[in-house]
Amino acid sequence: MNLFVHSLTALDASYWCAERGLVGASWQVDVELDGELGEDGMLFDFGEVKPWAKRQIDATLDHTLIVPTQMPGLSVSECAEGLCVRTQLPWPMEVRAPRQAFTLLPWSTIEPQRLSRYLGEQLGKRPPPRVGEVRVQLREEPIAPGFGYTYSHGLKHHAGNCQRIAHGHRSRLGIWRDGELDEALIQRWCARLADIYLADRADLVGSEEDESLRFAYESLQGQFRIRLPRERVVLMPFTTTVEQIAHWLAEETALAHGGRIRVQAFEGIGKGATAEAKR
Ligand SMILES: Nc1nc2c(c(=O)[nH]1)N=C([C@H](O)[C@H](O)COP(=O)(O)OP(=O)(O)OP(=O)(O)O)CN2
Repeated sequence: MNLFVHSLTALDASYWCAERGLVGASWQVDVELDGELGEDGMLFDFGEVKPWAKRQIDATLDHTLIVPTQMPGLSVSECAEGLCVRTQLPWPMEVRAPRQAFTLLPWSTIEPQRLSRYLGEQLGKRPPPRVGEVRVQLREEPIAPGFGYTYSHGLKHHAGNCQRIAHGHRSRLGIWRDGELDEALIQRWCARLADIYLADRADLVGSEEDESLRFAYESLQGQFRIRLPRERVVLMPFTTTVEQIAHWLAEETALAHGGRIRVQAFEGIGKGATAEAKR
């Protein structure tokens, strides 16, 4: 017997890519279970599938930096913070953070199909009673090319896993100017925020004129540090919650283009914030 739950949860993470660098990602998680029916006529109560799977997804890939450890130019070593990941291609980055902030995979690239199989294997290690095999499908939300933005960030004040300094999201963006959807503005911002690191200026260590920018903070899970080229960073004058991102986008857009601007910024799939500004 086969049981499935589509869109069981969303998985938000960042991964390192030899072509794109630090990529913010969000996937819908579809889960399938194979096994035997119990006396109650069920394989596994739907009410229990979700918490069972979500608990394990949250404890593995979710909100981590997914690192392909076999990629040329990439190194992983121990450090005072926990682990230090250094990259070279396509640009140099260093992240130091507690171990739980990373998922290390002995691969040369991160591909959603392989990641889906990996997650299925992880869930299958502790299957519910009567369940033999677990399969997972990671699915991107359909977003027209040029109309989504893919950033990474960390929220030092967050009590949960969002405090991790390099996790990310792939999100829709909507911008209206004087009540009309403005596709050109959306595409311009999505291009600017593609594979970008959004940082709170308050976390900057050193000068923002440096070629490499360094950010550091301490949160409940430990010490976090990241260093990356200035051109891969957008500095914001506040913490990078989606409310502040929407507010910042609305203000910047109104300042540059005038009019009444409304921004709907998603953080991952199906949730976000709306902000307005007028000049
Ligand atoms: N009001 C806000 N709440 C949260 C924000 C935010 O910007 N505004 N941001 C975060 C984190 O950045 C986090 O990455 C969001 O992840 P999310 O998937 O929502 O977190 P959860 O794991 O708690 O939720 P799911 O049920 O797994 O979707 C957190 N909160």
